[in-house]
Amino acid sequence: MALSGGHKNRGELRVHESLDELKTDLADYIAEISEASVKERGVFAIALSGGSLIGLMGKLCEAPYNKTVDWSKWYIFWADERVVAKNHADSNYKLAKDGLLSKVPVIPSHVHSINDTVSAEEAADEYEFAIRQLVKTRVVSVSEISDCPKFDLILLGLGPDGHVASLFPNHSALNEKEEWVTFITDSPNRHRRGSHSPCLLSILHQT
Ligand SMILES: O=C1O[C@H](COP(=O)(O)O)[C@@H](O)[C@H](O)[C@H]1O
Repeated sequence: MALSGGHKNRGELRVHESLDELKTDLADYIAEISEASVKERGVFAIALSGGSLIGLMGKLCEAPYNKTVDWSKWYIFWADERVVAKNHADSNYKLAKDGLLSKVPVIPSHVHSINDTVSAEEAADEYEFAIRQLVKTRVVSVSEISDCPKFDLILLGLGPDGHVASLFPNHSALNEKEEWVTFITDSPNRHRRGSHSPCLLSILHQT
């Protein structure tokens, strides 16, 4: 298990001896970046993935993090979502809601999930619009070197086939240069999906 991309130590790779050690280090890491962002900007904008990530974040629901993290300053986004209803077992929103968001005092209006009642394309357009509004109000920062939003933290998994968020190796969605949020309808593992575009994911490497 490894954590990469340090807040202060850019490009850091951490290898852990056990899952428990990884979970503790991940909770510490998120709490530290949350604290620094709230101190600097007054808010913390985090983008979550699905998959194994939420289970690995479980310690945040426990002491001391559940009391020490300033949950009221959290703004929550998704790096990707499957085109299923929010109560579907495959929904990344449901995963986060059940495993984290229902267990900590986040403000419901700060939870920016992807619309599950429209097509993948419409949901991507709508999500980009929502992020653009939040960039205007500085809830989400903007990159100094590109016209892209800059989240305080984006947490990504890596699928066995090398996919990150809903971006699959060699898929044409990787060539998207304009949109902040893109979508695919030919996912190799069955779900139509929405995802932050490569432009936005690339920001991860700049922070
Ligand atoms: O399908 C997905 O898979 C990736 C990777 O999942 P993991 O279980 O290998 O961590 C996940 O990050 C993404 O959000 C999800 O839609």
